[in-house]
Amino acid sequence: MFSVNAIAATSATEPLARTTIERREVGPRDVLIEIRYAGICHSDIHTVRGEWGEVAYPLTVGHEIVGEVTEVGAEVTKHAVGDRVGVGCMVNSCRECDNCRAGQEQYCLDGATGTYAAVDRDGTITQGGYSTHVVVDQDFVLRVPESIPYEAAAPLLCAGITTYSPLAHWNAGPGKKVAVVGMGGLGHMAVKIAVAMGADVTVLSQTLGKKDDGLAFGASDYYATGDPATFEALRNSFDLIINTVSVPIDMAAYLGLLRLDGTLVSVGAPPEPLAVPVFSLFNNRRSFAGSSIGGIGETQEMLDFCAERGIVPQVELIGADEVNDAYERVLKSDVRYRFVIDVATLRR
Ligand SMILES: NC(=O)c1ccc[n+]([C@@H]2O[C@H](COP(=O)([O-])OP(=O)(O)OC[C@H]3O[C@@H](n4cnc5c(N)ncnc54)[C@H](O)[C@@H]3O)[C@@H](O)[C@H]2O)c1
Ligand SMILES: [Zn+2]
Repeated sequence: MFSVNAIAATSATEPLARTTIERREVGPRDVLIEIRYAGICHSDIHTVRGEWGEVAYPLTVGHEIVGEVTEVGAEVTKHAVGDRVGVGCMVNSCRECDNCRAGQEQYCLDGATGTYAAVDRDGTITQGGYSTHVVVDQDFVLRVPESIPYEAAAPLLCAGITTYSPLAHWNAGPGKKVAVVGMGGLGHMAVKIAVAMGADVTVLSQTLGKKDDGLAFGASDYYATGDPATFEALRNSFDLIINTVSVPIDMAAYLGLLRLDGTLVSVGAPPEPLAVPVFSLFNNRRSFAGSSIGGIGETQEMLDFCAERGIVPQVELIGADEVNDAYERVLKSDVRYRFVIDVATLRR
């Protein structure tokens, strides 16, 4: 074990603070990553505040990690010292179940090992990316293409893959009308990726405050969900709705926006249940689905897709001591569109 600088939560209510955490020694199949940037996902906030259930403190979160490989184990073949790499929401899975074999490690039947707050193979609790270094099995480390700036690559590891996966699965593309609910970290990536896939994209945001950005990201329409007229104007319109909102939404109202055989996919993860009136599914034979991040192979495919198409998350860089303020701003919808920690500020 060795100690590294980090930021950790000590309880559900105390501010996060600087500390040191332990990383395991680099095993034969492990990669040591010197972290450069770590994104702040709303899931980090749900987790440290205990909204999804109890967690063990102190806890270091962060699952949008990019950095440079500085050491590899003797059996590592996939990565080399000096490589630009990334780590997302999981660091291990059983690799043997049907879902793992299908490349859907996020749905590992044994439970994939989360990058933080999960029980690691050695029985310790995994600690995430708000830190200077991390040791990860080579199979859960992604290659970050050179053309994606380091700091902008971080949000792809969660916000990028979480929106890419359902957009790809439900065939967002030419001729498809896609709505994105919520213009935060995931939402702005959903817009950029769906546009790149060729879909016609509408943003459904609380207000029109971010309309100029939405249109600049390639959306063709932008509506305020605070205005009831929106739900009248857009009835029976969309093939696919990606819901990225972190609190429950009025399911009947949003399902009413789906056309024949349309699907509403929730990636937003409020702790409270979403109430689905079944009659709003009967009309137009609608579907309601969920989706969790994406597999490792698909995450690499998404990174390569973003590099090829020039899709770059819009980030606000912050220092290690600004994380608590950043959390408050995320909760106030005051982020354009992802906070990313410059981990150099954690080295001192
Ligand atoms: N399914 C997954 O694998 C997965 C992965 C990552 C994040 N998540 C979850 O997705 C959610 C979003 O994460 P994020 O990091 O993008 O958060 P975020 O806070 O950056 O974005 C959420 C956005 O929703 C907006 N919003 C809130 N209420 C709204 C409403 N009624 N109508 C329209 N917009 C509304 C907010 O203003 C904000 O812009 C969180 O719950 C997070 O835990 C799920
Ligand atoms: Zn996330």
